Amino acid sequence: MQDTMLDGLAPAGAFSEREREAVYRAIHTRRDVRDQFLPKALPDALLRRLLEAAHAAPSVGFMQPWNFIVVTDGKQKAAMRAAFERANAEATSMFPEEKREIYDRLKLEGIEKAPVNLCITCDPNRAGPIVLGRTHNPLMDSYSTVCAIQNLWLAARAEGVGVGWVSIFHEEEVKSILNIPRDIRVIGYLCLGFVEALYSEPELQIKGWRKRLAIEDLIFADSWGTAATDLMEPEVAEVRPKMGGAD
Ligand SMILES: Cc1cc2c(cc1C)N(C[C@H](O)[C@H](O)[C@H](O)COP(=O)(O)O)c1[nH]c(=O)[nH]c(=O)c1N2
Repeated sequence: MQDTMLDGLAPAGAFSEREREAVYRAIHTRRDVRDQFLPKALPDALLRRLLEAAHAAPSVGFMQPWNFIVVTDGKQKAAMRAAFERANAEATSMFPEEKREIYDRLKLEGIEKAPVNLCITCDPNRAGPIVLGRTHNPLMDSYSTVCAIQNLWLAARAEGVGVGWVSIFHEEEVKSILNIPRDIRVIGYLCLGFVEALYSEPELQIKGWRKRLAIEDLIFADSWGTAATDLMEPEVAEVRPKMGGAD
């Protein structure tokens, strides 16, 4: 153990059954929230925990390219909502006619209802021009920032906080409202607030927009298109986490 500690290694076996259940429960019951936010402030300590979860995410070359703009000011939120409304009016016309009616009925943001909004950005210059792991794919810093968002989203589920991702904006408008420098990219804009209820399935599925795909059609073995038959066996598929628990 002494040597192990000198190496910087710490023991890392599987979690206990209860801990595993909790992790899978957060993953499988996390939802995108548009309308269920309660009008209750998020305590600073809780918000700080969520941001620390985000900051613990993996990042290419450990560049940690993210920043977090916490938006609570009513005027800023109103400006963001107006930016959404403009972009959403354009979005409607992009869908085929038969989908437009249902699109118009969907609620796609909770900007003003959520007590906290959070803009997550990516600074491509954070670690200099040549970044370990980004040398052959410049998008890796954006992917890293998305990992931070997912960490926050799962931690929020465990805290009883709902998160809704809003992406129907012109990036330049977001940058102008939030005073974001030119060379910084906007990766995500989230709405956060306590929730008492969440949909049991994606709201887009419940409202008839699109269904969850069968996982069996998505897993390949060794090369594209070859079904991974070992993973399709009923006894393998039956290993599901328990999702009960206190709320
Ligand atoms: C990158 C990105 C961007 C968006 C989203 C998600 C992600 C990952 N989602 C939420 C999305 O609709 C939702 O995740 C799926 O419908 C699946 O539902 P659950 O997240 O499982 O509830 C989303 N939802 C919405 O109402 N307005 C939006 O602009 C967006 N934008």
